Amino acid sequence: MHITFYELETEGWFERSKAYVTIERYLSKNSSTQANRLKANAAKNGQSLVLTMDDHEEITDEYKGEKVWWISSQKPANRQTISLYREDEKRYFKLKFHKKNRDLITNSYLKYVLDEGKAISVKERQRKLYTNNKGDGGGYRYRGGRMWSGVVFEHPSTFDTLAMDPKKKQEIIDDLETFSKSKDYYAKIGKAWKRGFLLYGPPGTGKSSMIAAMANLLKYDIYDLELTSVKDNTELRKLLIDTTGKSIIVIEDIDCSLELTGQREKNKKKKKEDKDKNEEDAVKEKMKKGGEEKEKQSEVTLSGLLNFIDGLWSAIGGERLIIFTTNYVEKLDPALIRRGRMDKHIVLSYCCFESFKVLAHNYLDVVESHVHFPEIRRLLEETNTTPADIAENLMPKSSKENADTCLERLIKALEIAKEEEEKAKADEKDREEKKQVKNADGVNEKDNGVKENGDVISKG
Ligand SMILES: Nc1ncnc2c1ncn2[C@@H]1O[C@H](COP(=O)(O)OP(=O)(O)OP(=O)(O)O)[C@@H](O)[C@H]1O
Ligand SMILES: [Mg+2]
Repeated sequence: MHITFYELETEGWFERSKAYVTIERYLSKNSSTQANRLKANAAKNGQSLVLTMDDHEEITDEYKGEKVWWISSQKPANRQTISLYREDEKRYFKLKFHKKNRDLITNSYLKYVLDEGKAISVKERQRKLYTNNKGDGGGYRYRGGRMWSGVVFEHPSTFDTLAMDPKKKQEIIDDLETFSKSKDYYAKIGKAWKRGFLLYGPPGTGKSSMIAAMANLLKYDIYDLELTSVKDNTELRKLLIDTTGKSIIVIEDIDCSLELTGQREKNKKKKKEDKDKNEEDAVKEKMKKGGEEKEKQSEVTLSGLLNFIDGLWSAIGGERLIIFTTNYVEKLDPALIRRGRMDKHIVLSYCCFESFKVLAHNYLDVVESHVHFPEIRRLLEETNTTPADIAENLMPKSSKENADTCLERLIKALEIAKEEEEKAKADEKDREEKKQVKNADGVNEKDNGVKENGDVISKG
């Protein structure tokens, strides 16, 4: 039996048929080993090549123990008709198989070929990093009809380069891989195929790096959503609809990028005033960075954002991760981060010895048991240092520096950090004590005031 797949759609405009292109991708893996004459097509904007068999070549494939033949061929051009497309390109693939396999081929092999072909093209596509930043005029620049503008995503961070507790790392990798294979499972339990992650921890502990690592692991695109430049809830929904599947939607520093309107806003402000001064400064700094369009207040509300994450619209497209990052998890509204919205909470914290070992291996090729390791281990336990600080110290700054000098520099830096932390703690304690003494004095004075006989008890 034969089945023919033509390159050009026979109806409407002459476009390349999707089935043909997908089959071409699928056959590329067999073609490159079996065919003698190959054809090269550019992929990934010319950065790589897809090799397929040339016309009049034949290759074989096997499915569940049954053999099939694929032939690529060309139909002689019909000189009588006037075609807008080049006439001599009536190419097709012909699939040949035994009659007894009719059911197997039409019911399951063809579906398998299309699925595999699609998977290959997804894996080989050039991944993009998108953002919703507007043009100077304040309106969206519709690039090819889209609200997002994108560049090629080329961040080198992977889970191998990420320093964190190996057990936790493996757990996250397993979680992601299970998710990406669970299309049927999500359908079965009646849940949209998406998963929310909340990454939190102090600045410089690897939140952004982890997002890049996730995208690299799953081969997803990234949509980096800048909430402050979204006008209102409607626009937020439009942006959501305009994303594709196999993607990660990221909202960084969620605590600073969203000014919630209404009552919640007031509460938030009030709470903020009570917070530690340092913390507030850090937030302000970030707000300045993130929300330069402050005057044109974004009217996105909490409920708009909740709808964005798990409303009815969020199910379209499928296979999506939604990731929030924050430095202050306690500032977020509990509704925003409840399980089901943010399914997995990952805390990234100061550098422990296990994380340090990963960094030492990556930056200096130093493996287990270097003479300096015990001391570094002790210092890491006694200080709060971020992986970003450690990484900076480990990086050789000139060709003269080697692993030893870098590790020595790190030890020095850690010792200084330790001293500073101790000093800060001592100062804090001092202040606390002074405060207590002052309070105690206040109480005594009061007591004195109500003494009936007017005796004055000496203070101190
Ligand atoms: N866990 C880590 N593993 C490896 N490198 C790290 C890690 N954490 C930080 N770094 C290094 O420090 C730099 C800053 O890290 P990153 O941007 O991921 O921090 P962040 O947690 O996103 O900080 P912020 O909260 O300020 O956005 C990275 O470029 C990376 O080189
Ligand atoms: Mg970051």
